[in-house]
Amino acid sequence: MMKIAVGCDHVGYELKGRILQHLEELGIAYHDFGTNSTERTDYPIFGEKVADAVASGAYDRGIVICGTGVGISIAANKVPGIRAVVCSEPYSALLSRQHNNSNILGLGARVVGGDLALMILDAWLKGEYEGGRHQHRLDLIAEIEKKHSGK
Ligand SMILES: O=C(CO)[C@H](O)[C@H](O)[C@H](O)COP(=O)(O)O
Repeated sequence: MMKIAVGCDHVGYELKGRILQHLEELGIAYHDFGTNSTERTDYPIFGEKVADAVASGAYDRGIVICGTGVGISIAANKVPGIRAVVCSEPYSALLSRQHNNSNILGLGARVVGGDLALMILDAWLKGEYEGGRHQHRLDLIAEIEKKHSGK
């Protein structure tokens, strides 16, 4: 049973509500790591919370939302083992799973509307990592991460 960690900043708060409702309708377990209002806050805080939850193995995947999805995904990607992607259409979301084994989906609440966000999420949830030729590339990424860790 998949478990998803979800987090957002103040700009992503309303879209997070749509996402959580959709996960409930799909019967997918999740934990909301905040923020829990539209009061201005800082996206790195929530990007790291979700990334830590996924990197620890406590959660299978994560969803992070800010205004563009960019900053909160950058923050999440600073946690070793995280492959966070920002997607504004379903095709990249699907391929990010199939080829990149993405484990966190970033969404931009100022970029995509609620219905499109759910289409992107559905494509991402459906996508399964293909392994094969892609694994060598992911191993190279892991080597880069290791080489630069602690800097
Ligand atoms: O894109 C962002 C960071 O990558 C997000 O839009 C943040 O939500 C944004 O920076 C917040 O901006 P605000 O003017 O402080 O609301």
